[in-house]
This record gives sequence, C-alpha cells and structure tokens, in this order.
Amino acid sequence: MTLTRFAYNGKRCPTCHNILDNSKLISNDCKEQLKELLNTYYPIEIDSTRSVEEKLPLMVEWWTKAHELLVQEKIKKDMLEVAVRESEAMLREGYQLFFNHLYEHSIPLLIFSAGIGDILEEVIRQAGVFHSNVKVFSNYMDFDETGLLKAFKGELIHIYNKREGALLNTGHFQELRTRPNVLLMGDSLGDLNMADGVQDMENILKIGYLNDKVEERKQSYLDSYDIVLVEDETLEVPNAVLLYLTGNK
Ligand SMILES: Nc1ccn([C@@H]2O[C@H](COP(=O)(O)O)[C@@H](O)[C@H]2O)c(=O)n1
Repeated sequence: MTLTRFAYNGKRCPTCHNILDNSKLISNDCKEQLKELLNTYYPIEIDSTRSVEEKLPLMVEWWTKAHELLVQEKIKKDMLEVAVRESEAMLREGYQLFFNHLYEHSIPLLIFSAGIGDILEEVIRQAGVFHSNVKVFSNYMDFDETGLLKAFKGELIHIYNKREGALLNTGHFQELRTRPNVLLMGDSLGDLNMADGVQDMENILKIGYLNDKVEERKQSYLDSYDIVLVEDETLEVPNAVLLYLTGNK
C-alpha cells in the first residue's frame, strides 16, 4: 500500500486483495476464510522480530491459500469494476499531481505490486490517472472464455520476491536505459530492491512509507530507506522531489 491509502478517517483502507474479499463477488463462507487468513498472516508480515527467511514461506502460504479460495468463487471479470467502485480504496492525497506530472514529463512509472494487478489497474483507472507511462507488474487473474476466473497467471508475486519479478521483466526496463535516476517508493523492506532490474542506474532515492507498527519497525526503515514517512497518507514528499527534479520548484 504505497500509492493507495493505508487509512482514512482512522479506518483501514482495503488492499487490492481486501477489495475483492469485502465485495459482493465473494460468498460469506469464503469471506470468513479470507478473514481468518488475514488475521493469521498479516501480524506475521509486520512482525519485526521475525526474519525475512522465516516469514517468506509463510507469505507464500498466505498468497497461495487466498488465491486458491478466490479461484473457487467464480469471479466474473466484468464485475471487478463494480467491486472497485463500491470499495473504500483510495489513492494517496496528491495522486493527481504525482501521476499527471510524471505523464506530462514522459517519466515511466513502474508499479510492482504484490496485490492483484487487475484490481490495482482498475483503482488507478477509476481515479482517471492510468496514463500510458504507467506499467503494473503484479498478480494478474486468468479468465476463461466466458469471463470467469480460472487461475492466476505466471509466477506468484508476494512482498519478498518483487526483485525476482523485476529481473524477469528486464525487457520492460529497456526504456529506462537512458534514465540513470530512480525514485523508489515502498512500504515494506521487501520493496527495497525493486529497482535491481534497472541497468546503468547512477542515483536512487528511496522513500519508505511506514504505515503500521511504527515504533517496532522505525529503526529498520530508517536503516534502509533514505526518507521514512510515518503514517503519512499523502504523496506530498515524492511530489516535492518530483517538482524539484523537473525544475518546477
Ligand atoms: N491475501 C492477501 C495477501 C496480501 N495482502 C496484502 O497486500 C499487500 C501487498 O500489496 P502491495 O501493493 O503493497 O505490494 C501486502 O502487504 C499484504 O498485507 C492481503 O491483503 N491479502
């Protein structure tokens, strides 16, 4: 949840998975099971006392179980739009400037999400900022000829293998070859090496959003990111950096 809000008016906003989990597209029985998974695995995801090595197989387990449940739900492709529209998902404040400014300056925006690509794209589309410079790498749904969800495509992307996803997609990074400067934004320590597929990179500025369990995780974020934004639901800081770099101070 880097581009989308973590909370609004004190209430948690849904992740891409949660948008589906909470929607009318899912049966009550399945909702219960997905909630149980969330209550089991999310505390592990944000547990700063456990190592990545310990958490990684558990994260794979979470994503795999959740996707298996979703596939059983006969989700219709054309209902995703409604699920997103009826959800409480929101891009962070200042998103118009962020997306529009990058587009106007022909700056590629590569989004690596461990969420669900179809849902994330729809969130961005409904916000009116899904411009041609945006490329999303994520877990995409595979629908049959009647438009029913039958599987998830390709390799699973979870919070700890975005680097591998990036390296597998180096073809998409070709246009970045003439771009030695990277602004990396993430909300987990697993996001830190998302830019490893960028060749000939000279400068990287890493901005970390620390959304939850702030005190326990603050030091590790400070050790890893150049800038740490604590419970900041806006894109003000990245926007200020962008405006500065593009000469629109
Ligand atoms: N079944 C699941 C699996 C994961 N999540 C959350 O999604 C977040 C990943 O999304 P990013 O766009 O930030 O990569 C992750 O942090 C999990 O908490 C979920 O809600 N349900």
